[in-house]
Amino acid sequence: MQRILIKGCSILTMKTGEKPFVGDILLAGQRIARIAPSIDETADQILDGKGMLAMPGLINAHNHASMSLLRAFSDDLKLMDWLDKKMLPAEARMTKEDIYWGTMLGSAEMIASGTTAFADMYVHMDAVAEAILDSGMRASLTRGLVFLEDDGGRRMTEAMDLIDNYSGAGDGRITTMLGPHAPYTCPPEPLAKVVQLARERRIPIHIHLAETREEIENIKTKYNQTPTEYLHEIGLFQDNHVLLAHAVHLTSSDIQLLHGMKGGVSHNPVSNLKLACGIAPVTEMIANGITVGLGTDGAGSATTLDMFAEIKAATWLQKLGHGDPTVLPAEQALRMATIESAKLLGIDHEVGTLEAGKRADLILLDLNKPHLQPIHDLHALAAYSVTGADVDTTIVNGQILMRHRQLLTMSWEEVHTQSAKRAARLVEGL
Ligand SMILES: N[C@@H](CCSC[C@H]1O[C@@H](n2cnc3c(=O)[nH]cnc32)[C@H](O)[C@@H]1O)C(=O)O
Ligand SMILES: [Zn+2]
Repeated sequence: MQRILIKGCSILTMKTGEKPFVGDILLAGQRIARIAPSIDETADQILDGKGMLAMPGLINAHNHASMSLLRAFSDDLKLMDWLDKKMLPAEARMTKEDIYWGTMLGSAEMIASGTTAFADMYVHMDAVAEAILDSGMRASLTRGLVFLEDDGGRRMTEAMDLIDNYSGAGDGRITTMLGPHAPYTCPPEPLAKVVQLARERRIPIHIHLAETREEIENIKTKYNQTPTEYLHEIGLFQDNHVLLAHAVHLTSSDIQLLHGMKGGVSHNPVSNLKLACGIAPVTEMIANGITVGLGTDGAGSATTLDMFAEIKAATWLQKLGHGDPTVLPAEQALRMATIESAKLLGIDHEVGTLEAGKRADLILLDLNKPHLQPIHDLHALAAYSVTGADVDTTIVNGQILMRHRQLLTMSWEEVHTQSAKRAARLVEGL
């Protein structure tokens, strides 16, 4: 079993109430073996942690990784125009190979900015899964289901094939969910069927909810309900583990409906800011016992998959929205990007904090930089000063995916060439 010893780093375990300290971390195989002020044991590889901050790898709870191919292609549009006029036509051209290289591009960015796991909803998910097996990342994968043009039969078959073929693959790095896309693309009958199937087979669900005012109006016109009421009436929150993306526009009675739900909400503040969706009621949801993690959404809208940008945006938006800088402090924002997101993916028993027995998913941040000195409060520094570019080393399941900013599981040159070529073809004439 490969043993890696990280010596003399500052450590944020993200365990509740645990103060930062300086120490050593021993990894054995896929897991964390020990964390202590000093560990004198032999190892196959010793990483010098001096001047570094170790923390759990960040977990991106809502992404469409292959949309990295559509980064900075179509911006400054309304969500529905962006989706209908730009994204869907470009996506219609995507082949399996495009999706593979798009996911590799997204993975390269995530690994390089400290993300070790993500939840993804897209198409050709077998290609996404193959990219994850190759990149070494951890992911919860979902075939997006829309039921507008047809009965969605082909999509359902693909969704179940993904679940049957890839759940647990890559030494448990891949998990799966069922992904009805959103209330406005899933009418009651097929949605109820998906919910029923998910309940019977105990499969978690990943769905977009209440992202824009247009969605609220649209669902009100169709069903005379809020999107949350619509999902509640179908029984989504009774027994299923549900990952809700966005949840920007919730009434206080919507929040009551979500109280006690299994799973929770991926808050995606950069995407919400950029598309002018609104400020999600994060503080209110947390006060009502709802788990809130953090995600980016696809790079097609967010334009970046840097979770450190989401941490900043999440806390700043709550402070601004409440006119109160004490709201959503640094440590809580970091928890949202780690252990709270892990809960949403249903993997908090394995990752999300640094502790012996958990999977070895962690990052080393290089603090030897002007914008990261001096060191007073490591939580504040990590939340407010660090950017993704400060990540020096990224480890998933005990495997080093990036060391001194060199990607080790892929050839960046190849990812660069493939993604540039394919992206150009996807957007030609659009
Ligand atoms: N369009 C696919 C199924 C959906 S996959 C996930 C979809 O989510 C879309 N998407 C990405 N970001 C957002 C968002 O913020 N809100 C709603 N949809 C999004 C994305 O363009 C992609 O089409 C099909 O016809 O089979
Ligand atoms: Zn999305």
